[in-house]
Amino acid sequence: MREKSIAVIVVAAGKGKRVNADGSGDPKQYRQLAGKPVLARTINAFLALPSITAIVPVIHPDHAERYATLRLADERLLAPVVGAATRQASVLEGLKALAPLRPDLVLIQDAARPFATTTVIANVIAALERYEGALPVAPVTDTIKRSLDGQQVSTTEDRNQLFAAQTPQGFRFGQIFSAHMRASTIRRQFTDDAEIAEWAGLRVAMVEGDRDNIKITHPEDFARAERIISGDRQMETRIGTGFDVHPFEPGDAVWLGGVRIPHKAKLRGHSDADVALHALTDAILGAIGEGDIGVHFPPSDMQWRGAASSVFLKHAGDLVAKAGGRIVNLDVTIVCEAPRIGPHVSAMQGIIAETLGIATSRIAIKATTSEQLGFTGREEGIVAMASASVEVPRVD
Ligand SMILES: Nc1ccn([C@@H]2O[C@H](COP(=O)(O)OP(=O)(O)OP(=O)(O)O)[C@@H](O)[C@H]2O)c(=O)n1
Ligand SMILES: C[C@](O)(CO)[C@H](O)COP(=O)(O)O
Repeated sequence: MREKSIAVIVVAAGKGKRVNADGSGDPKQYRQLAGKPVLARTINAFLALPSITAIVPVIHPDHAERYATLRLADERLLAPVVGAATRQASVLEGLKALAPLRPDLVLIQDAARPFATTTVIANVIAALERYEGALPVAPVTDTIKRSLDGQQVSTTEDRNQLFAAQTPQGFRFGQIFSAHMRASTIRRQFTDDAEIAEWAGLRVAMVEGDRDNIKITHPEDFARAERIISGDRQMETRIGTGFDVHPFEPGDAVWLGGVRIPHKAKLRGHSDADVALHALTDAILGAIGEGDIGVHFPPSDMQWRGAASSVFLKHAGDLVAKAGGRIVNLDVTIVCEAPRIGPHVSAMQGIIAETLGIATSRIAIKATTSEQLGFTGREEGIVAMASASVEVPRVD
C-alpha cells in the first residue's frame, strides 16, 4: 500500500505582540532559544521525521529577511508563503499553497510551539487512521472558574471534562481545506483548526500531548522554554573527534578555518583543502554517528571540486539540528610550522560561528608547531585535530 503523504503548515505570520508589546525587539518566532531561533526549532522538529513529505512556513510579509537568516535547507521545505491578519487566515494561506501537492494528511503547527515531540506528532498521525481530525491535549490541572464580569465567580467548571489544546493538529487535507474555505466566508473567528473541523462536522480525536509542548505567548514563557531545554532529561551529550591532513603544493595561500591566509604554498585537496574545517566537520559527524565527510561529500563527486569547506561544515551542523540537537562546543588544533595561525583565530571563530549559527565562545581554535619534527615539521603539509561536543535527544 502507498505510504500516505503528510504535509505540515507552520504558521509564523503573527507579530507576537504579547511578548513584544512595543514592537522594538525581534518577533518571538525569530528570537533565540538556547542558541537557536524558535522557528528553526519548530521546523526542525518536523524535518527530523522522514515520514513528513513537505513543510510550508507561513510568514509575516515584513519577515522575509529574518526568515532567510534561518538558513534552513531541506528539499521538503517549501518556499515560505505570506500569511494574513489572523492565525485562521494564515492557515488558509498555507492550505492554498499545499493544494497543488494534494497531500493525504496535513499537520498544522504554531511556530510558537518549539517543543512538538516525535511522540506527540506520531500520536496525531496515528489517530488520523480512524478520525478525520486529531489534536494533542493536556488535561487541565487548575480548577477552572467561569466569571461573567471578570470579578466575581459565576460557576466552577468540571475540570475532568476540560483539556488544553496544543498543536500540531492533523487532518485529512481535502476535508480541512474545504472546512477552512467555508469558515473564511463567515464572520466568526476560530482560535484553532480543530474548532473549524468540529464546526464542519468532522470527528476530531484527542490524543496525548505533552506538558512541555507550550506555546510561547508571554515574555516569561522564554525563561520556561529555556528551562525545558536545559532540564530536558531526554537529552544526552555526545563527543566526536576529527583528524585531517593535507599536503602542500605550489601556490600562494592556504584556506584554514574558512579564512584565506597568504602563504608560500597552498594545500592540495579536492575541495579548498581546509584541514581545520574538515576536522571539525568530521568531529561533528562523529558525535552524531553520521559517518565522515567522505560519505557525505565523496571526492569522486565533481561538484565538490574546489568547494568552500564551510558547505561541509554547515551540512554537519544541519544534521545536528535535524536530529533535534545542538552543538555545545568545538575545539580544533592546527599543527604547522607556518603560516602563523594566531592573528587569524578570531576571523576563523567568526566564520565558523556564522556557518553553524552558534556563539564564538563555543569555538576554540589552537595552533602548535611540531618542533620541526615529522612531515609538518618539514613543512610538507598541515594537520588538524578537532573534537565536538553535541547534545542530542537520547535514543535508547
Ligand atoms: N496573523 C497571524 C497570527 C498568528 N499566527 C501564528 O499563529 C501562532 C499562534 O499565535 P500566537 O501565539 O497568538 O502568536 P501571535 O499572534 O504572534 O502573538 P500575539 O497574539 O501575542 O500577537 C503563532 O505561531 C503565530 O505566528 C499567524 O501565522 N498569523
Ligand atoms: C492553536 C492554539 O495554539 C491551540 O491552543 C491556540 O488556539 C492559538 O491561539 P492564539 O489565539 O493564536 O494564541
